[in-house]
Amino acid sequence: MATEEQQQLSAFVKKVHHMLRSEARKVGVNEAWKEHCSKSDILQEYAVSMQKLASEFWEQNAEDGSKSAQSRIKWVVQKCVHYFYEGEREKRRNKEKERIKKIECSENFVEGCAESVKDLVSLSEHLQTETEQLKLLDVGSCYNPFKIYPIFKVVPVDLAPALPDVYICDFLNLNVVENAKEMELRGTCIRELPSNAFDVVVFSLLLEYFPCPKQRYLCVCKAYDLLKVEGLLFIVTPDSKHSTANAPLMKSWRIVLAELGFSRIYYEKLPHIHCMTFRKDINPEITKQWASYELSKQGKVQSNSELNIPQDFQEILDECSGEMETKNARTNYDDENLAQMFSHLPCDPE
Ligand SMILES: C[S@@+](CC[C@H](N)C(=O)[O-])C[C@H]1O[C@@H](n2cnc3c(N)ncnc32)[C@H](O)[C@@H]1O
Repeated sequence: MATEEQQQLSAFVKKVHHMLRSEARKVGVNEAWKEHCSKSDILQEYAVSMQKLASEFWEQNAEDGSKSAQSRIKWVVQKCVHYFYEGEREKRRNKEKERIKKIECSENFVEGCAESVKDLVSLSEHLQTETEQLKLLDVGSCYNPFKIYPIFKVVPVDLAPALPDVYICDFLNLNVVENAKEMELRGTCIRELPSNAFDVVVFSLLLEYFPCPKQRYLCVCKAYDLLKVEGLLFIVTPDSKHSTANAPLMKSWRIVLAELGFSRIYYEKLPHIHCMTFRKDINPEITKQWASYELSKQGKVQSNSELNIPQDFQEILDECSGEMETKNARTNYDDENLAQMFSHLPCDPE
């Protein structure tokens, strides 16, 4: 059972999401985003509410074995240990090498590709021997939940941090710098980061914050550039429905990410969330081929390069006018799904 305080906090978080979506429809996405980022009081209250919800209610309940939902943070940590320290990365690499060999033998193989693939394989084998901490970029970190795990060297960033050790950064406007030598972090803000610098990028409950599917797509493109070859992108997204209810949407995400060169290596539907892990493959052509095969089954050549969530297709009751807005409007999902997620995660569903 969610307490009254928990319900109040989650109601505030939902209201902020709702306001942003509503504004985006009225004045356009870019204008709404600019306006949203200037509301420092609201952003700060959101940060405090979110931190309290996550660290006082959700994590506490996840500790209790009798509750059904699991911690999304622990899920990410467990998968990182499995992949980087328990041999999964090597298994995936070998599998990929086999696939690359098959492609090399096939008629469609593009000449010149073989050398670059070999270079990348030896590069990643070299990286594997490094026993440093994993460099983890936590986007929308809020309260830096990964800092307690010594396997990570965390760079936590947020539009409006709840804690001073989280860097202020609007990820949508972050500049990814190619061929930068060192990652120099000074001050409290981050405006640019080097490409190919991170082992892990985490989007935990981040993407649904954005009112527009193109903004979500921009985020995964940036994650791709920031990750090292064989690095992992974790996406945790809320959904309190049955595991198959939004399966087509999750499949469409998988295809869009495959077109970029990501292969999905872990997936789990927990009671209120989808947990997904995407690997930046050594050779993006393999996942691109898979994506184009899947799209051809749907009679398409290319995806729309968007990451949709259920509320993109639903109607929403405008709180001010009481009127129903249509097309790309939001969201009963917020009232039903997100409401459940924020109220209960990871409490036992009643
Ligand atoms: C629902 S909270 C999730 C917090 C945390 N990741 C977790 O799993 O508990 C979403 C966070 O994303 C942050 N955020 C939203 N847009 C962002 C952006 N463009 N750049 C960085 N952070 C952003 C918000 O400020 C908020 O703290």
